[in-house]
Amino acid sequence: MTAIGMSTKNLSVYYSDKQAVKNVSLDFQAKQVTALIGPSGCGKSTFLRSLNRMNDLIPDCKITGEIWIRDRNVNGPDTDVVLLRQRIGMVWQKPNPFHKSIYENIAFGPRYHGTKNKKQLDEIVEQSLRKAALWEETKDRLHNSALALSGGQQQRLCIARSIAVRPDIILMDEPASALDPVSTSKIEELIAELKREYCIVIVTHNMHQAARVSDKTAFFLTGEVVEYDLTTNIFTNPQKQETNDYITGRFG
Ligand SMILES: Nc1ncnc2c1ncn2[C@@H]1O[C@H](COP(=O)(O)OP(=O)(O)OP(=O)(O)O)[C@@H](O)[C@H]1O
Repeated sequence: MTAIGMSTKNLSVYYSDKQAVKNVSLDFQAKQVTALIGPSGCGKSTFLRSLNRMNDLIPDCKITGEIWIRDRNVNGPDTDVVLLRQRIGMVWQKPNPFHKSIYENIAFGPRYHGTKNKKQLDEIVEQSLRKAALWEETKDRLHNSALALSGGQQQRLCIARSIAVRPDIILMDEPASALDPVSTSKIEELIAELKREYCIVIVTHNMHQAARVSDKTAFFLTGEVVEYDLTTNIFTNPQKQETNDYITGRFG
C-alpha cells in the first residue's frame, strides 16, 4: 500500500458567490503521479492552487472543507504558509524563472530557508539540476541569466528550483502546454523520474499525456469529480458516461 502524500475532504472553492470547486475528496499518493483532467473552466487549476494556498492571493476567494498533508491541516490556523509552499512546490504553465542567474534561481529557496554555506548551496544547485535533467546543459554557464535558456530548459529549471527546497509534493499546472514536442517529452520523462521520490499532481489538457505520465486520473466536470481511478481504468474502462464522452472527444 502506497502512503498518502496529500488528501482533500469535501473541498469547495468559491469566487465571491460562484462555486468553482464542489465537495472534492481526493487522496494523492506518495511516489505516484495523479492527473487532473476535464474541460476548460471545470475547476482543475482552482483546485490545484488550493492545495498550497495559492488561492489566498485572490481576493474574494473562499475555501471550505479540508486539505491534509499527512497529519497537517493545510488551512489550519497554525500553518506557516511559507513552509507549506516549501513542502508543496508549484510549477506553472509558463516557465517563470527569476530574472537572475541559473545558479541563483536554484540557490534562492534554500538560502531563504536558512542554508548559507557556499559549498552546501553548490551541492544543492548541482543535485537539483541533475534531478531536473539540466545539469549537463548548464554546468558551464551557471552564472549566466536563466532567461537565456530555451523555454523547455526554463521549465526544467523551474522544476529544479522547486526540488531545491526538498518538497514532498510537486503541483504542476499544464507544465508542458507552452512547449514544443521535444521539450514536452523531456518534461514527461522527467516526471517519470521524479515520481520515484515525490507525490506529483498534474493538471493537463492533453489526454495522451495524462495516459502516459499518470498512475491515477481524476476527471473534473463543472467543479465536481465525476470519476477518480487508476489511469488505465479511466482511459480503457470508464465507469461514468460523462468520462467516456470526454475521453472519446465528444465534448471539451
Ligand atoms: N481569479 C478568479 N476570479 C474569479 N473567477 C475565477 C478565477 N479563476 C478562475 N475563475 C473561474 O472559476 C472557474 C474554474 O476555473 P479554473 O481556471 O479553475 O478552471 P480550469 O478547469 O483550470 O480551466 P482551464 O482548463 O481553462 O485552465 C471558471 O468558471 C473560471 O472562470
